[in-house]
Amino acid sequence: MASIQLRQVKKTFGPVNVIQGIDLHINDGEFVVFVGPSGCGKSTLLRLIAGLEQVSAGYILIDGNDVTHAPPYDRGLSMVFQSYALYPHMSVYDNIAFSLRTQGMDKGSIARRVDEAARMLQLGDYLDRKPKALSGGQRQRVAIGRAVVRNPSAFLFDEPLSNLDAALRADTRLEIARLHKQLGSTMVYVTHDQTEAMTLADRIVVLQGGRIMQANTPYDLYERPDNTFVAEFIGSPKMNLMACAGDSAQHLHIANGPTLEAPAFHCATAHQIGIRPEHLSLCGADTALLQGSIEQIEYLGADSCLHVKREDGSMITVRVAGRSRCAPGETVHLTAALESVHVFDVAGQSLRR
Ligand SMILES: Nc1ncnc2c1ncn2[C@@H]1O[C@H](COP(=O)(O)OP(=O)(O)OP(=O)(O)O)[C@@H](O)[C@H]1O
Repeated sequence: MASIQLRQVKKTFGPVNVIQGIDLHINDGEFVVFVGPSGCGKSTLLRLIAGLEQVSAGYILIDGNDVTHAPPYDRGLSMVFQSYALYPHMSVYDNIAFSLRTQGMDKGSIARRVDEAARMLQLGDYLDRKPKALSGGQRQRVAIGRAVVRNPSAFLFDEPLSNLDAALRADTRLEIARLHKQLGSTMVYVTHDQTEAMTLADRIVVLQGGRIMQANTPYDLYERPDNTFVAEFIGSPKMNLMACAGDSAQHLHIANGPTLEAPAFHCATAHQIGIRPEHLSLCGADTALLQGSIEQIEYLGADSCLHVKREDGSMITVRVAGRSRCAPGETVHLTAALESVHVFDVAGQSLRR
């Protein structure tokens, strides 16, 4: 197990600054997930930690030791790739044992480690098979097993579940969570998938343009986003943002809506309010924060999304439980508890006190 520290890490590819000065301390045993839009630098950052790319500036420390210029094999890390990267001509056993054999470990110790990993990952029945005779989920478990037997100080996962279908993804996600609990290892994980990020992470790092927009627990990112980027990126359907103005007497004036008293925010520089779709609910006209007419209803089974057009033409999304009794074209009035309202300034920064 190990801590991983990034200090002012930068990476350029030719003229392009892909990683723009990242400071991050990953604690021993922590599960950290990197998320962000395509091209934000998630994989590059993971590959810099692995030593598969060289930093252009800054330092990387593992357990306090400077490994900035150390080759991958000297960092004590194991990486699991989206593509599994198994040897097709070798059995599952030999794939898992491969790195131990190259280290010169004795046969008995190898057998013990492979058996233990196979038991942990429920691969015991498949040890004699070749990768092509396995499902995608089983192949990824072999790739994880190969990482586990090396007893690394930390695991690095690069979108390991992306090639799996939805059901296998959910199962393998649970296995990774179990593995983390069982091994207590430091894990750094890149994904596009919000559910993976929210369910696996002790801490999510949201990246945009090679910078950290916010690094915090799933709960805090969801409940207390620092900026509109994180507010819109975390949560699906995304948070509704609407124009507002504020004053120094703690009032928020919602465009085409009422004025609220909002002592929890620095209201004077308010520019937008944010309300998540699930925090809006239907109400009577006298208590409404917002109103509009329903353009479309999406029925999702457990809940429905109402897409509502406001008087100024802007769209907002409302999530209601089960099947909505509303109909397209209907005018609806909406309210939200003040505790669920977010307020941002013109630069998109949260104005929470
Ligand atoms: N070897 C390379 N040479 C030049 N540019 C690169 C190289 N590797 C990555 N890039 C660029 O760096 C940026 C970040 O890439 P990276 O793969 O880290 O993004 P990502 O956030 O993981 O994206 P995705 O979610 O699409 O996989 C992209 O614009 C990419 O084109």
